[in-house]
Amino acid sequence: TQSTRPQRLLGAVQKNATRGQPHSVLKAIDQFCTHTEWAMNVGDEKGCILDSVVSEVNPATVLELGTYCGYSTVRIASLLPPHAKLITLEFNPDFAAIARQVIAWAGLEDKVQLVEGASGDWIPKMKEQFGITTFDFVFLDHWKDRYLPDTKLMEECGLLRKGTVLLADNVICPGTPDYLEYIRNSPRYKSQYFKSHLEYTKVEDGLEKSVFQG
Ligand SMILES: O=C(NC/C=C/[C@H]1OC[C@H](O)[C@@H]1O)c1cc([N+](=O)[O-])cc(O)c1O
Ligand SMILES: [Mg+2]
Repeated sequence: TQSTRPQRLLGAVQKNATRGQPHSVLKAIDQFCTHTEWAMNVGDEKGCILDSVVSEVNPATVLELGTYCGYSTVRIASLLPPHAKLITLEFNPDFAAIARQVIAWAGLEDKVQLVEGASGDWIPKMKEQFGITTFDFVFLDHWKDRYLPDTKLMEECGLLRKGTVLLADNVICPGTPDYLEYIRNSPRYKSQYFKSHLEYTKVEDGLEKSVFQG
């Protein structure tokens, strides 16, 4: 039977990366996606911007929307201080199954809680289910038409505090026009655009960093 792209990506990690070494997992995925098969990971160019924002925030609580194969999960978790927690939501069970194995190969399972299901269902349950008061950092990388409704939902559920940083992938390609319009015109956020390229291509894309003003 045919393998799936996430299965082939996991195979490349198990073949080329060293257990317990997150950077080698990232390198294996980026090499696979550059030379063998494109996949929708944030990638190394936008990944460096992600690294700098995560390092600046030094978050104790992180929410990632859209795990896919766990590339950005590993990238973020590898930068977190001890005892920091990353919750990552993934709708697709097949992607989630692969991501669990990628995160485990990197040795980061103790910092990461992967939750399967729809973000719209889980965001209202974050406090009661995971003992979260507010998130310090949120990485948005899931369905592009869910960025705006889920941001409004996080506001309504009191999951954002003064200074919470939202970082959104793909605001140019595939694009999240309604989210950009809202976040750039809302007095409740201070936003900044980081120009880059769509992972593994020369196509323009970028990350939008937005700080909640409370
Ligand atoms: O759809 C993208 N990501 C969201 C995927 C969302 C969902 O796809 C199925 C699964 O449920 C997952 O949660 C995407 C697409 C491209 N792209 O170039 O098409 C590039 C990216 O960086 C992306 O994050
Ligand atoms: Mg993306």
